[in-house]
Amino acid sequence: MLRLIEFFKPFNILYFHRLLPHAICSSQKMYRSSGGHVEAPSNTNPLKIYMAGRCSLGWSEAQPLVSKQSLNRHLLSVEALVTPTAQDVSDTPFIGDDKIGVLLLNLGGPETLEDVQPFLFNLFADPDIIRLPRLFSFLQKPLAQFVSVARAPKSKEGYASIGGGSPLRRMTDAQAEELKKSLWTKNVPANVYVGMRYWHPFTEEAIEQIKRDGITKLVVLPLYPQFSISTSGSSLRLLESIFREDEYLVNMQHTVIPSWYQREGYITAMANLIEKELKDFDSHKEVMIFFSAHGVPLAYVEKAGDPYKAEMEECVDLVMGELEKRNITNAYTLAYQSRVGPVEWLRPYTDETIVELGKRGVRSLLAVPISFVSEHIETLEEIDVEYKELALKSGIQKWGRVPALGCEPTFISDLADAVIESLPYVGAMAVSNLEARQSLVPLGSVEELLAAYDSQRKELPPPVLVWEWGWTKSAETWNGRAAMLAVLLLLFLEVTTGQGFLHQWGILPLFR
Ligand SMILES: C=CC1=C(C)c2cc3[nH]c(cc4nc(cc5[nH]c(cc1n2)c(C)c5CCC(=O)O)C(CCC(=O)O)=C4C)c(C)c3C=C
Ligand SMILES: [Fe+2]
Repeated sequence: MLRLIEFFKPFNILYFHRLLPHAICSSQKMYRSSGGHVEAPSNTNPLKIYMAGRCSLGWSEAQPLVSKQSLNRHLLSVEALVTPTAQDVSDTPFIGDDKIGVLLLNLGGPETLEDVQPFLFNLFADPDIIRLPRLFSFLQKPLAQFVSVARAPKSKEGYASIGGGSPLRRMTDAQAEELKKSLWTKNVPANVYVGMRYWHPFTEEAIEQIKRDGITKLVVLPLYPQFSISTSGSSLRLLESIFREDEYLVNMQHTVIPSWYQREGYITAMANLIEKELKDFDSHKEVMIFFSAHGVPLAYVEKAGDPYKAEMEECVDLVMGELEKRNITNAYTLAYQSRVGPVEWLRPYTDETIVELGKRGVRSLLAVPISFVSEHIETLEEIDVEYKELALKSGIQKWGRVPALGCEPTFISDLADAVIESLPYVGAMAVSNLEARQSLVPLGSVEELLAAYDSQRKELPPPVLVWEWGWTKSAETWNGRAAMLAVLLLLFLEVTTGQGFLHQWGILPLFR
């Protein structure tokens, strides 16, 4: 059998050569790459070498989480891998002694209207969505129950209007199937699993299947192009807790691809879709390209250091750069949609921007959902119905929307390449002693990524419920709701008991 090092060598070298220029630009520091080995100052976290190239986070002078030796050990461990033989490829998903798995992480969505409230409960029970002060964490579940019941009617209306449920599961399953086919045609026989954060198939179910299948090397691939603490971060935190509790999983080697918005294949696929949709406009040079990303509360970025906004802006620049190469130089803008609750979210907001563009005389607009790779309620209802209606009311005459990538072949093939390129970084959490495990975490592991992105787990104002002192929007909202509930309760008591203020003042009963 051929040694896999021969197979991976070009990736290995290319990988670092591709990453380092970004990293050097963003850091102004000199790093040398030689044959896939990286030399960095001893106080630099090698993970950031990987991260900085991928995510433009800049360099970290923080405590090293992985030693330089450990990085080289991981690079060298590629030598232990072997390429699949024709026979391997034909019947079993083995590479040498290893069974490769890819775990796709996504949000999940309710499949029927009955699922909506429990789905919302799961979402709001997640401390990465509503992060309460530690002292009040015991309130997480009661609060999730309250908010999910309060929001369910509005959400149900949305899901009813798109056919009674989210298409997310169907689309993610189709992407998993296509990714598997693509990996097998690229001679990497791997099983692909889907793990959703808030609905079926839950991440826990996917992990059980991964164990049953005896997977020994796992690539974790969140299906969000850009990283956010509230999406990929939340799924990784869940994985971390599952891994820690399970001896099999602790020994299973894994790596995470934290974000992939900067990959050439993804950028090309997005640019292809935009170019195609622009052709539907009569005077396509006049069309405003309107990137609409899912928002996050501002505090995630400003207090917890969520790289989401920076990655989103870089992503838009890359897509526009690709379009420019094709002589498409339309005006463009980026705004954030889908805010929930009274706190401030990333600005500019999509709805306000649409109105503003209408006022500025923009007449043709092409909406590009940039944070999603599947159709779901945020594209099919919020963009296609609500924002379109708003745009037409605001003076926009011609509206178009780029479809989500779905199973677009260039995109799927690029995801397969991302998986293949990440295989040399698969490493183990395989030290049973917890202390040692913490100091020997592998490159790109779940633990390291969480430490790099959200190490302090700062308390954040919950996006949905906040109590603030003073004459604030949230105080008005919640005081108003409390007052309405109190009035309703008093009326109910009056009517059922025949006693109360209204009876005392002779207002009730109305007809004596
Ligand atoms: C990049 C994608 C997403 C980010 C960031 C994100 C943050 C985030 N979302 C909520 C609250 C809700 N999200 C809901 C649905 C939903 N969210 C995403 C993606 C991101 N969310 C998707 C793909 C979906 C749709 C799933 C589907 O059913 O198809 C919902 C439920 C729908 C609704 O009631 O509007 C809520 C609520 C918060 C609070 C948040 C950041 C903290
Ligand atoms: Fe969301």
